[in-house]
Amino acid sequence: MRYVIFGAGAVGGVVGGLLHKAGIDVTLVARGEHLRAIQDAGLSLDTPDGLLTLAVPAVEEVSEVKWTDDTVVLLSVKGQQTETALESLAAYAPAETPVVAVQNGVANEPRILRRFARTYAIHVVLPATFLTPGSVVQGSGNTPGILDIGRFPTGVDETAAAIAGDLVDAGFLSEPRADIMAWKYRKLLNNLGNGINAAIAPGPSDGEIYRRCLAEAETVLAAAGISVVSAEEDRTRRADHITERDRPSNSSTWQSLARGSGVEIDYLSGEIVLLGRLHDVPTPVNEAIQRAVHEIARTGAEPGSLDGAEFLAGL
Ligand SMILES: NC(=O)C1=CN([C@@H]2O[C@H](COP(=O)(O)OP(=O)(O)OC[C@H]3O[C@@H](n4cnc5c(N)ncnc54)[C@H](OP(=O)(O)O)[C@@H]3O)[C@@H](O)[C@H]2O)C=CC1
Ligand SMILES: CC(C)(CO)C(=O)C(=O)O
Repeated sequence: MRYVIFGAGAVGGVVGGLLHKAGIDVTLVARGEHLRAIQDAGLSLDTPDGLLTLAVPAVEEVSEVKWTDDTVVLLSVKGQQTETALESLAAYAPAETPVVAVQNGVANEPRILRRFARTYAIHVVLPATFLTPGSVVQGSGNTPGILDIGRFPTGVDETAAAIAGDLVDAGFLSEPRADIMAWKYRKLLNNLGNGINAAIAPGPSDGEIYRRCLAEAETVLAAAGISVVSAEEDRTRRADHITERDRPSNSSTWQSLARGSGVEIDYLSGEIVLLGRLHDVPTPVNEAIQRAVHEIARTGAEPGSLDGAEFLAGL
């Protein structure tokens, strides 16, 4: 299997870097200063075992990729960047190419399926940081990530099993799972913390804000009749595989704000807001977080700088 990693940032950098290190054929699709840094000096991957410099091939355009029957796309751009990525993939990748959403949220897979019949979903449990061009940081001090995979909307097949096998060879945990979207909905609940981390200064109100976002989301998902794996099943799967390294990392949404590269919040907290509107369930706290993150992106204010108590008082 050959892999095109479309979006070589935090997640794509760690996944692509470790697949390449395992001797698997990888091409990164990147852009701007990040692409130039990788092409000039290799991808710098900060791991608990030391700093790796990996000469991973990197291109700017998918037209530069040599497409073969065994090429798989791992799509690891942010949710708001998916449409543009698919536009260029659909222009050059053969229609039967398997395309895997290695992304948070639950809105990427249906968009991929409109363009590519062989759509797969990965439940991404892989903390990573990308703030400096050319350089990505593995956030877990132990196993780099848990990347269970299934076919979208449900099922598993030989391709899912083969991708899981390659990911395991690269050091990840990965199992094929027929109900992968139920796991991704559980992750969506975890990711309601992303907007809080991106908007609110760390403090005593964080827990209360998250509890209120979560309660809204659980009501919404129940009203919509959506299957979600239990928190207990998720904890059991994670066990103690993913550990924090020396420093706690900020969420991927915080990182986007810090890099000034747009925000995914409409597909995280905003997914709950959308479902709430569709099923007539109020979601005021998720909506306020969504608006706060957009406001920071628009004004360029410091990420994570709002006062939590004031935010709660303003609801
Ligand atoms: N970071 C984390 O810890 C985790 C992230 N996730 C999820 O994984 C997904 C990816 O997140 P993450 O890795 O953090 O995102 P990043 O922003 O770090 O990486 C995405 C990369 O894709 C690039 N990109 C976007 N569009 C294009 C394009 N058209 N051509 C070339 N390059 C492009 C971006 O460039 P540019 O910067 O110029 O926009 C960026 O370098 C998201 O859904 C996120 O929620 C899941 C678990 C953990
Ligand atoms: C690693 C984690 C859970 C942190 O919120 C994440 O998924 C993200 O940053 O997007």
